[in-house]
Parts: sequence; structure tokens; C-alpha cells
Amino acid sequence: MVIQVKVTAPGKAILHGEHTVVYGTKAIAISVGLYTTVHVQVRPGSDVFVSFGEVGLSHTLPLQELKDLKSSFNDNFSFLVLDNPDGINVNPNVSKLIDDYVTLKNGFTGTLRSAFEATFKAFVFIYLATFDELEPLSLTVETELPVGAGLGSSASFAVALAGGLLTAAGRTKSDNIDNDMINRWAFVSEKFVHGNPSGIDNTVATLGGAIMYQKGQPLVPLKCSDVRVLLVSTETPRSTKELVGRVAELKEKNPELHQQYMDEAIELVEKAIEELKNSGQIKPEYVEQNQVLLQNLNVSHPRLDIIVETAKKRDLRAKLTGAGGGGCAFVVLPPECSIDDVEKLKSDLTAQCDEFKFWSVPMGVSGVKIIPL
Ligand SMILES: Nc1ncnc2c1ncn2[C@@H]1O[C@H](COP(=O)(O)OP(=O)(O)O)[C@@H](O)[C@H]1O
Ligand SMILES: C[C@@](O)(CCOP(=O)(O)O)CC(=O)O
Repeated sequence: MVIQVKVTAPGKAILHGEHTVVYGTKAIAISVGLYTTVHVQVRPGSDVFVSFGEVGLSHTLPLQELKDLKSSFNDNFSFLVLDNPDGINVNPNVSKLIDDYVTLKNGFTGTLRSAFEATFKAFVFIYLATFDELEPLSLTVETELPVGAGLGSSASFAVALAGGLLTAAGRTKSDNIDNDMINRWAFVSEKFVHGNPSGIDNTVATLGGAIMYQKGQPLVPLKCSDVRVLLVSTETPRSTKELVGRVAELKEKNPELHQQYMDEAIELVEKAIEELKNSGQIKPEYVEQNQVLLQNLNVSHPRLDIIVETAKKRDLRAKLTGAGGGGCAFVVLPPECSIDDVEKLKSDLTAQCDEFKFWSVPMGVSGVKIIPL
């Protein structure tokens, strides 16, 4: 039987609480209307074809090889170990066998190798674990999200991948989506890519809307009305690790200043949470205040500052999203802001830096969607 399904999942931005969240305080993440789409077709044949679209990476894996790999786990290995505090973990024995298979199998080189090997392993793992009887299929991935720019491309990929494979394996249905199951398997993919992530990105990509996160606490969905933003990519790569390290260094060298930032940021997050709980609104003034704090924390970037200043001249508020140091910013577009106003802002920005890239998108959009074809 041929089964065809398309699954989409959105990206995310951090609205408030970036960097403080690392020290155990609250943060708010929100979905953004840029999507990863996974197409899965279960079809007759003797192979599994997988293609990660834009990066031009594709593999054809003989079905028999995958069946042999699965049976090599023997009955003593379960795919997941479920007894750790966050409830789900990849069995290290299975992970090792998949590592060996993928390393032997693939032709990744250079940066592609480090960037996409993990996602390929996540695919092999979830495919082997979710199908009782392995089926020949083709799976293709396309994304509108810039990769590694703080917009949650890996989580969006993880959710679309998990949704596609679980549907093809008959474990969830398009008219009765098992969000919890999709989210748990997406978290597995995130673990392959990121080691030990918090789980907020895949939860936002699964459920959509705005979500409050605090280390060790259950995630709390928040009310969130439609809001449009102009996402601006600075086209400047950055490393989350390096930026988190920069803040840690400040804590060590100047604990008073670090504490002052923490106190102000915590107060702001609390106000923003109250506002969302009461009215579901994102307040542009909180966005502006958050950006000032991040600038003081030295995690902005000249290109991010240009975006913030240029938007301000048109009476619009903007902030960076994610770790900062490059990546993306978003400008809040109030309802009265016309298409023409947005075009004017884009041309002001392009005049300052012709490398900027733009997407005018809604925030707080719905999460994963499964569309039978
Ligand atoms: N379309 C995709 N196909 C395959 N892997 C992807 C895709 N998008 C993202 N990824 C994975 O996610 C990683 C990027 O994650 P990360 O650096 O956290 O950036 P982001 O903030 O965009 O999630 C990539 O290196 C890759 O492993
Ligand atoms: C700076 C930080 O708070 C957010 C980083 O976000 P991103 O990796 O840029 O999407 C780090 C973290 O929460 O792990």
C-alpha cells in the first residue's frame, strides 16, 4: 500500500529570558511562521531514500541492510531508556550501533559532516524504532528556516521528522494527532543534534503558540494573540556556546553587574508572562527593554544594533532572538503597520546593509500539522 503524508512544523524565537534561563530563571519561547516540511512516501521497493533538501544531501539505504541493523540490536536492547529524570533517553548501545553504521555508510565531509551527520542518525534511529516491520520509503525535507540562526531549525526538523515517520508507521493519525508522542520522539532527534537540550524548542514546534520554560519545571503554555513580525537575518554566524561563555565570564569577573542584569531581566520576564496570561499580547516596550539589557550584556552585534536603531526611527521595536552575536532579530509590527510601511523599513535596512534577509511572518502560529496526500 502506498502511504503519502506531508508534515509541517514551525520554527521559534525567544521572546524574553535568553541567557538568564541558563541560570535557572524563566524564559518565553514563541513559534514563528517559517516551516520545515517533511514528505514521507511508503512505497514498494527495496530501499529507503532520504534527502535533506537545501543542503543537497541524500542517501539511498538498502532495506535489507536496515533490517539487519535492527535485528543486530537483539532482544536485549530497547531503543529508549525511560528511567531518567526527563523521561526519555536513547539507549547508548543502540546509539553506538547506529553511529557505526552511519559513519561507515555516509559520505559526509567537512562542515556538512559535523552539521548533518547527527540529523541523519536521528532519522535512522527514529525510523528503526517506530516501524514494527521496516517498510521501503522515501523521506524528503525542505525548510524555509535559516539553519543555525537562532530560529529553531533543528527542532522544527525534529518535529516534522517525528510526525512524518510516526504517521507513516501508523502510530499517529492526521485527524487525531498525538502531540505528546510526536514531541517525545522529536526530543530524541534534538538529543542527537544538541546533546542535552532543554526541550523547549521541540515543544514550541509541536504545540505552537508561546511557552514558558524554566529548568527542571514543567513547560507552561501561555495565551498568545496573533502578532506579525519582520524577521531580519544579519547573515552573521554565531556560536551559542561562545555567547553563553561570554556571559559566564562576566559573572566571574563582575558578579555585581551580572546580578544586576539577572534582576532586571527576571522582572521583565515576569511582566511579560503576566501580560500574556492576561491579554495574550506581546508588548513592544518589553521587547525594546529586553534588547537594551542584552546590549548591556554585550551579546548584541553591530548589525543587530543597526536593525534596532533603524526600526526605532520608524517607531517600531526590535530585539535579537536566541543567543545574539549575529543570527536574527525581529521587529514587532503592530496591526496599524501597513505592507507599505514594512517595505519602507526593509529598504531603510537594506540601505544600511545589503546582506540582510527578511521574512514578514506571524508569531504564535499553530504547531505541527499532518496533511495526508
Ligand atoms: N532542514 C534540515 N535538515 C536536516 N537537518 C537540519 C535541518 N535544519 C536543521 N537541521 C539540524 O539542525 C542543526 C542546526 O541547529 P542549531 O545550530 O541549533 O540552529 P537552530 O537555532 O537553527 O536550530 C543543523 O546543524 C542540522 O543538524
Ligand atoms: C542564550 C540561550 O538562552 C538561548 C540560545 O538560543 P539559540 O541557540 O540561539 O536558539 C542559551 C540557552 O538557553 O541554552
